[in-house]
Amino acid sequence: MRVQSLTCAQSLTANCLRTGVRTASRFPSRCALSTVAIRRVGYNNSSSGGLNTISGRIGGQKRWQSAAAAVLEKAKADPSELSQETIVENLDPVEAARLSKVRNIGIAAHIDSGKTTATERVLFYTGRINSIHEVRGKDAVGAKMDSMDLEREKGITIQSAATFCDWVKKNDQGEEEKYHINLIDTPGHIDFTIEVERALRVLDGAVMILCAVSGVQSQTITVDRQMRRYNIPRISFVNKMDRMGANPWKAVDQINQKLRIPAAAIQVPIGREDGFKGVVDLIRMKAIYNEGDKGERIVETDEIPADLVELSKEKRQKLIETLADVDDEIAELFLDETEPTQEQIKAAIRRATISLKFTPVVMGSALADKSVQPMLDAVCDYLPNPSEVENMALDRRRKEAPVKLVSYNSLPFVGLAFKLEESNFGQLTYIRVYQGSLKKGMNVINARSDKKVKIPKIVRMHSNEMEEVQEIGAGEICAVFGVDCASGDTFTDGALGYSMTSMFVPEPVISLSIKPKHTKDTPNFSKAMNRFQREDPTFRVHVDAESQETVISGMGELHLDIYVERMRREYRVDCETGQPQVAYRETITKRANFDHTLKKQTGGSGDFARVVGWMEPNEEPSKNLFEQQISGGTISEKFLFACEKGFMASCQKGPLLGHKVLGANMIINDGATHAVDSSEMAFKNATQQAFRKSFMAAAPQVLEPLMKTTITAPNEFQGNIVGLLNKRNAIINDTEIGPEDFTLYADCSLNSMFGFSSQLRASTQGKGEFSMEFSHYSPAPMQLQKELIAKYEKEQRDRHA
Ligand SMILES: Nc1nc2c(ncn2[C@@H]2O[C@H](COP(=O)(O)OP(=O)(O)OP(=O)(O)O)[C@@H](O)[C@H]2O)c(=O)[nH]1
Repeated sequence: MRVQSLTCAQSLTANCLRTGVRTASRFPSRCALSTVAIRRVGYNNSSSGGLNTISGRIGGQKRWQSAAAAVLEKAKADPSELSQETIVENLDPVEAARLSKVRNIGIAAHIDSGKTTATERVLFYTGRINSIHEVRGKDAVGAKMDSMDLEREKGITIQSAATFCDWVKKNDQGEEEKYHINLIDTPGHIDFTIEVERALRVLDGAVMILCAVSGVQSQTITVDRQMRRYNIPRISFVNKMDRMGANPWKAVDQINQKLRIPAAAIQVPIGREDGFKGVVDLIRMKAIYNEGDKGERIVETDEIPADLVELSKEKRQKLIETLADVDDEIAELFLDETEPTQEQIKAAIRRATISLKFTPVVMGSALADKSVQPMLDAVCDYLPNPSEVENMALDRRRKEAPVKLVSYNSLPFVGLAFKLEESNFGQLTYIRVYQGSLKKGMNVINARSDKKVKIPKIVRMHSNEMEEVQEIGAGEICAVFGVDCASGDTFTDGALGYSMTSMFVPEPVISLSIKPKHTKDTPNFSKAMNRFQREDPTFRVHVDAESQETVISGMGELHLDIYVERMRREYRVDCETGQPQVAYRETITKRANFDHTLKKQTGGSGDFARVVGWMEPNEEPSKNLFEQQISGGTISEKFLFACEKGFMASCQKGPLLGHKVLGANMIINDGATHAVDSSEMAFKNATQQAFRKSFMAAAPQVLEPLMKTTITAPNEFQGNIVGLLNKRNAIINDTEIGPEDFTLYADCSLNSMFGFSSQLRASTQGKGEFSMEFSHYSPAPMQLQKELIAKYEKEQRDRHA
């Protein structure tokens, strides 16, 4: 075949040739080196599959062992001295082969795209479950991964659930290869976004599911942003090909245009809607069908249906062209007018996917049990194994110098606790092992607290069930019992002072007051609050000092509703809740000096503290800072510490509305102490009073949360939606108009978005969708500020009347 349209690829390659730059794939040298390592000892891939450490057990490895021993000893003592390549080059070939067959993947998508339904098929086809149950299915059992009653009833995923399975696939030589897949099904709703964040933080790749009818939806755009944040390579699965109006090409175009990732289908559907039967594999040019009750048998044939031969050629060509734009090797073949081989195409897809330059698109229908297995093959073929992903830690013993972690069992252990969950047997901590291996009974050190803990029990999770194991190798995911820690803590075996950065935790934007209806339920209420807070960093609880009300904060109304409901179901506590409130913030906009003396003389010993200094806006609007610049010891260290405490307490409850303070600095540079009457309490109180006075003198402002809002709807409703947004004083940042739908990106204040979903539904005949994500705090309109302040002052007066 002669390649016709070369324009983009030609120009790219010509450019590369001119400048001498090659588009580097992510870890080309490492992959090449590990292959060399495997070949050197004549290791046969197909004998892999054991998941525990097996290094050094095979006799034929003597040569490797002696060559590697020195490197490994050095790596154990100080791996930061060695490059990743040096270690991988010397990797135990058995270990390298084990890793090459591990995939840690997440499934993420817009609400209701079929993540849970697809995961159910994956578990069935890999033999993890014996029968398939549907989300909201008639049998009332519910899907395996929606294990919570509430999830099964509402048909939505609330918590991400982890599982694992083994997938046996044929390689290009027709030999069977077993892959071990750790899989996390994540919720689609934005209110549970922390579940997606923490899953993506520890996964190596993802399957992004799209609906064949709706294509890229508002939440797909959020998920895309999250995947970019953690550099997650992905394959795209266009699901629901059995639905009326299914059109995979629209989804492919939208991935290219809306998400701006080069994407091309590697399959063509055989039939559509009711008549969807299977797919044509464009790389091998074979038709693939599912047979059996649940589509469990895959039948492959060289006979592509006659009406699809031309389309398949055209789409194959499109795939090659798209690859040529992102991959040098294919681009060079283009220049030589040589058709790439199957192996070359597959290798290019893999390179480009792992280096985040491309996403291959597969298609099927999870509900109709069609073409899920080829999606699993694509996971194995194109998503990276743990050793192909760069994971970094900070070496606390070397001024936080960044160090690479190497997925290798024999190195010192480093793992990250990414999720906590209360189970019937105590706290369950999910850990991703990045380096070394984790063994039952081992002592590990929490890098944050420096506390030593023993690992009493290690399990692999299968939704809400677990399987005990003795050891977990590098690059794997497990859960441990009896480890007291916080979500995001790093564990090491003590040999290294490494610490990993945690995931991005968005700020809660909505609060409501809550209390148990019956006082007898208070102990259970507190228990539930403690547990939910520990498990979910976006769920916060505090007691308002004045009203004594418990206030819960979270990512949205649904988020808080779910916790209220869980309290009722899991703890049998009925609660009364107040109206949802926006989490405002307070800040200052100019400098104000203070010289404040607290003096009380009521017979006996009195109170005395004088603080002098100023308040000013912090350059970083999200931070507060306390600084002392005392010279001459006018205030002792002990009392300065009390001043800092006073500052922190004041930041928790601003003078304008009683909301948190952001972006304020307080500097104390002078003061006075009385030999008898001064105390820590006096300095704390004096600081709080000075804070209040100078805050009010520093042109204070109320800030409100602005939300990155994405709205998609059919084109005919564009005018209606712009009208709705104008009424809400939204700032429209961009609009993309497609052939049928448009997508609008706007910044809207959260306050103006209450009730938006029903208005959107009404003005788009139910066809519009939106998703919101916290963006930043911005000054609230003057009128709103005045109203809020007046309301707060009235509440204060009433309370003290
Ligand atoms: N027609 C059709 N319906 C599907 C398909 N896959 C899933 N569904 C249906 O779509 C609905 C949502 O499916 P889920 O699997 O719960 O989707 P999800 O993405 O996990 O949902 P959330 O986690 O709540 O965001 C259910 O009613 C499924 O039966 C499919 O391939 N075809």
